[in-house]
Amino acid sequence: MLEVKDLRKSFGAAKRALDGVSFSVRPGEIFGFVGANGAGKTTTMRIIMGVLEADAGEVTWQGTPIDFTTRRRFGYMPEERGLYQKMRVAEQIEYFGRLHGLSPSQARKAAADLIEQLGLTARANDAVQTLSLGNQQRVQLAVALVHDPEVLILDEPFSGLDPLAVDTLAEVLRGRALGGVAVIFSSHQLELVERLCDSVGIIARGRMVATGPVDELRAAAGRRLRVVVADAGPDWADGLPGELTVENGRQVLTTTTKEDDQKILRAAMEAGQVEYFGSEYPSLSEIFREAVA
Ligand SMILES: Nc1ncnc2c1ncn2[C@@H]1O[C@H](COP(=O)(O)OP(=O)(O)OP(=O)(O)O)[C@@H](O)[C@H]1O
Repeated sequence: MLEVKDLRKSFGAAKRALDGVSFSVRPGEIFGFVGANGAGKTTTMRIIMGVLEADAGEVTWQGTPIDFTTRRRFGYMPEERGLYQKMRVAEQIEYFGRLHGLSPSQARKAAADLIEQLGLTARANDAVQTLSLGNQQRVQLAVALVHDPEVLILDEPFSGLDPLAVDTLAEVLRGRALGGVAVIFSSHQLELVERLCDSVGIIARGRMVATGPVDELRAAAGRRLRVVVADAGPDWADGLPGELTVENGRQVLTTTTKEDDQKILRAAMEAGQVEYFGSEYPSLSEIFREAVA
């Protein structure tokens, strides 16, 4: 298990970036790390990878504090992507494989497999600088995966990818997790995180405000009533409990109240056409908004 225990980090006297960050990720688990800009995700991942030193706290893998040797068995996709722009794609992936201790033939084989899996076959002999940003990102991922790491730490691996590339990458991560890899990735794409992850951690201002399987977080937040009304005036819900938003031109009332549901239904029917009336658990996106508010 990868355990992150009570990490603290300040940049100078005034800037406290991490204020007690703890979570754990089991082998085979995909952990989505979410939080607003500046919440502390990159700082946490840099500390796990030894790029930054924590002021306090500890990171262990399989019960042992991680050091240089352990980290060689980790794969990392840093926020500041680091590829050699003039090197060809296949050459680059092989090169990183060699840096991680693979033999020339192992590196060649691993690079060829990843090039195929990540849909880079047509670009294998092109210099990285001639690739689109999305394709460079695929190469960056290949570099993180080439040595068959036990742990994957990926800083916003999905940002800037087209929907098909998102699916490819999600499949690759699922495959690695099925093979027993502990996967941590940060993302602002909450629907994707909800779909892909076994568990999530929500960080706000340097503190973890929620961690656990998405289903458990949703169940803990409780069911809420959701009413969607078309053609209603903006003040139809005045005096009713809950929060009113507009989605695709429809008025949407969301409330945790259980007592007033019939009253709300009557008001909605009088106000316009009721397109949906039901109780459901909140999405990760709603949980996130409430947790970081
Ligand atoms: N080298 C640094 N010097 C000073 N402050 C820093 C440094 N690195 C990070 N910070 C600050 O630490 C806080 C956490 O930043 P971090 O990059 O970890 O956030 P993040 O959650 O990854 O954000 P984003 O989603 O925008 O990538 C921010 O307030 C940031 O300004």
